[in-house]
Amino acid sequence: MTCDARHRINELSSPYDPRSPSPASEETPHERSARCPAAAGDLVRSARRLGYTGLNITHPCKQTVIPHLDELSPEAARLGAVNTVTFDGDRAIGHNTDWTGFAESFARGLPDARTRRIVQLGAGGAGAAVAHALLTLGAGQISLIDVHPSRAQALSAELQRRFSHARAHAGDAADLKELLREADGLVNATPTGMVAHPGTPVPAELLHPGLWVADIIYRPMRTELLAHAADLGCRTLNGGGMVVFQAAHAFRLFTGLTPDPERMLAHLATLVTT
Ligand SMILES: NC(=O)c1ccc[n+]([C@@H]2O[C@H](COP(=O)([O-])OP(=O)(O)OC[C@H]3O[C@@H](n4cnc5c(N)ncnc54)[C@H](O)[C@@H]3O)[C@@H](O)[C@H]2O)c1
Ligand SMILES: O=C(O)[C@]1(O)C[C@@H](O)[C@@H](O)[C@H](O)C1
Repeated sequence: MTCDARHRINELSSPYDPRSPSPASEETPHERSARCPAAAGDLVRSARRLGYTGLNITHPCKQTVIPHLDELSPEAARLGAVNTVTFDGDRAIGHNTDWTGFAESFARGLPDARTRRIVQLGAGGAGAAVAHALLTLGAGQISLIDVHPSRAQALSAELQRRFSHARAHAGDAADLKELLREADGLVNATPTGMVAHPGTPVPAELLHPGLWVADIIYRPMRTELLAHAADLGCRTLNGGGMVVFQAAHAFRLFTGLTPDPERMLAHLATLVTT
């Protein structure tokens, strides 16, 4: 449920906090993102009342929406994050298709990649889904690094509990060079590299041709990190597959129909051209 979707529902039903100091259209992005988490429950209730079949949820509401739901799929409960809500009569049910979306994209885009040791940057909502997908697909060990070390530690403890102690650990940014030297692959699950947050989370000199490099950012498709990696001859995977497959899986939950991912991938390529 994006803030934009929220605005649309707001226009239709005006269920929103009447004490809000400024109309939604005048909010700064900062005010909007601060208001979104608190508003998640109102939005879910409004959407149900208006007859919506379901919603997609995005940052920063993937966790805060949970207390407003009646039920979670087993995987959404394990991950503690919801990106898709469906309505079944009066019940709002939370699902997570981010992890299945990444798993399908990875299996398809890097089918025979070695996954003995993986370094993952970013232990936020998407990072939790990506690490769960990689370990479910059989990765040996994931080292998690986040600019907020407590997030990497919390996610690693959660993964150790869910999988096994040896398969996840919180790494230190100072050890990145060493970790990458030993790794088969690198995943970027941080916002660094997005159009709005340009740059690369890993200096180019730490990459080496033996690594595969995946980025879950899809705007742009070719992030600075992927460009450096491709220049070195690394195999790369962009975020387009994850965004298409998470959407395809959500569409199946909404409609019971299986969409054509090839058509979706082709359409995405016309929408995101860089
Ligand atoms: N392709 C897809 O379908 C898809 C799905 C979900 C999210 N995303 C993208 O993934 C990115 C992350 O989304 P999120 O919801 O997890 O955000 P989030 O804010 O929940 O988590 C991002 C994490 O990255 C950390 N971080 C930021 N910069 C860092 C750096 N340079 N090095 C190490 N850690 C760093 C932050 O501290 C935070 O913990 C966004 O760009 C989002 O658009 C893509
Ligand atoms: O691009 C993202 O950040 C999204 O979080 C991706 C996916 O989880 C969608 O279901 C969300 O609506 C948006």
